[in-house]
Amino acid sequence: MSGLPSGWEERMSKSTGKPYYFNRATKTSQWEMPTDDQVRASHLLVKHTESRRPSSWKQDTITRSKDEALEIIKGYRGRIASGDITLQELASTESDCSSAKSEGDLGFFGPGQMQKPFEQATFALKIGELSEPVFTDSGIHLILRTG
Ligand SMILES: Cn1nc(-c2ccccc2)cc1C(=O)N[C@H](Cc1nc2ccccc2[nH]1)C(=O)O
Repeated sequence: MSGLPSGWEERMSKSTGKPYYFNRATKTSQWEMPTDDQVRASHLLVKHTESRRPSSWKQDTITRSKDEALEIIKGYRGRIASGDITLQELASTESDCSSAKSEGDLGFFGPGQMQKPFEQATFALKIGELSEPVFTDSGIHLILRTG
């Protein structure tokens, strides 16, 4: 891909006079020219009492258990897989992530930007494919890879 992936900038090393690359999101730098290994995904998050932040735009204090959250996510997955409703429609009203306001769309992201289980699950999906339930410190997700 021509040019630098979004969020990166080329800098000049004063000591070696060689260019290096700085990622504004992770505040990390590297000598290698970054490749654009970005993916795009939408997701639906159901939080539970063990979530890192057991609160959301929907509910000030999340009181459901992890087991209850998994049953809810499995029900949502069945409805999406059967074509009854889209992930985006369901995320808009049901996701405990603030991305609900963008139908669950997280935009493009590359390695090192999202929690590892989420990143690994998304990179393993083909475009258009829906994940199985994915567990992160935030809760339980359904992921649809869109780009
Ligand atoms: C990663 N991210 N993007 C948005 C977002 C995107 C588009 C529009 C508005 C918010 C919100 C978040 C976020 O971390 N939200 C957290 C929940 C959460 N944890 C995640 C872990 C991995 C991927 C998405 C995730 N979302 C929250 O609201 O408590």
